Amino acid sequence: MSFFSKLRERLTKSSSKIGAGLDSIVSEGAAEAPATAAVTPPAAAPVAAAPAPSAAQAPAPVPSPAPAPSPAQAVPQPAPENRPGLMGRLFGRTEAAPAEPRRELDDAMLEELEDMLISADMGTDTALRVTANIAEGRMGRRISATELKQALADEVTRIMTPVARPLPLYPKRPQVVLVVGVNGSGKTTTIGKLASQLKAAGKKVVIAAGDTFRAAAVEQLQVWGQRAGVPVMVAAQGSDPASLAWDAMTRAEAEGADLLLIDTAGRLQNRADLMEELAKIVRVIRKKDPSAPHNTLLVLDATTGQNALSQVETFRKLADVSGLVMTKLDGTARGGVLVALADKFGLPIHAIGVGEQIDDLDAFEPSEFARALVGL
Ligand SMILES: Nc1nc2c(ncn2[C@@H]2O[C@H](COP(=O)(O)OP(=O)(O)OP(=O)(O)O)[C@@H](O)[C@H]2O)c(=O)[nH]1
Repeated sequence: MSFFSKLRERLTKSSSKIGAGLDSIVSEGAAEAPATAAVTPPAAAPVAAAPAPSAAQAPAPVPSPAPAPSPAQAVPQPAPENRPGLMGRLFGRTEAAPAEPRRELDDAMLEELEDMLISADMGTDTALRVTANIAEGRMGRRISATELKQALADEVTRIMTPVARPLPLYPKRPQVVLVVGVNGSGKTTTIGKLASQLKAAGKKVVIAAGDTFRAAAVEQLQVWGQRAGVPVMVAAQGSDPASLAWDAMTRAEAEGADLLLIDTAGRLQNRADLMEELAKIVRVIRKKDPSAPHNTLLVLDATTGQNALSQVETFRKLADVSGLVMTKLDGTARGGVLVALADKFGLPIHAIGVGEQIDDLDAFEPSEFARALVGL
């Protein structure tokens, strides 16, 4: 299965939330329209007078250009019989596609859109900006849910495109990649997936199990190392992670490894200790290579929603975060947080995790993500 059909399939919870939200904003508003029309003089009802949308005005593909529905028609009616009339049959026309409900884009609709985007974890600032951009040039026009989804997908793509950047690979050997993030965010799994991909690309990789306090974390990393076919350096439980990092650097250099991936602890409960631990790892590896670490990857769990934003803020204070990996995008309705992250921090999104298997880590592709997110 191609990645994007996988992504689409796995982002169903996000897309069904946002897609269904957009559908209901348009159809409920369209359903309310007749009551307004009944008390409003025709001249003051631009909705009723609106001409059929031209192809240029209606970029979304509507299978057969139906005449603009009147407000009353805008409510999706069960077709009495979904087959063409006599003339249609005579001239070989097939089924008439039911017209999509349309709703005039006004302040009330924008407010509903904004609320829906906030509830989909896009964050208030991003939701406001996105909504304002969608309004531009569309106010007063009657738009369908498909057009609204397309407009939102365009906005999301525009925000995400600058941050969609794969992990940069440098000629420097070993390229040191420090992996940070709270416990459970998916660091170990991501390191395993990344190691496997890098190895498949012909790179020689060494992993260092820097969370020396948790035996289970070390064991898990060893399992991932075996799966990926990559050596994992471990140290005695409770020993200094910085000295493990030193040993790992020594081995990576001696073996001519292309990359050294260093796992770290994620205990945010004691921030000062964690900060000192990370700082010490960096100090030690810089004695061997002043330009290291070459990347500091922050692994974030998409299911934490808005919490991911505060994790970025915290880890940027603890370490010089150079890029993000967002895990668990499968099976969450909180994919919108990625848009907020991109909009707020502009940090590169190197990869996304869409499952627990070794090949479930993929490059981030903005327009496909946007379409999957809005349910197109
Ligand atoms: N569905 C899904 N699960 C994931 C993904 N990435 C990681 N996980 C799961 O999330 C859980 C935590 O992942 P770990 O890799 O152990 O996270 P960690 O940050 O290393 O956590 P500690 O080992 O506690 O430090 C595991 O059960 C993983 O299988 C993903 O992209 N999708």
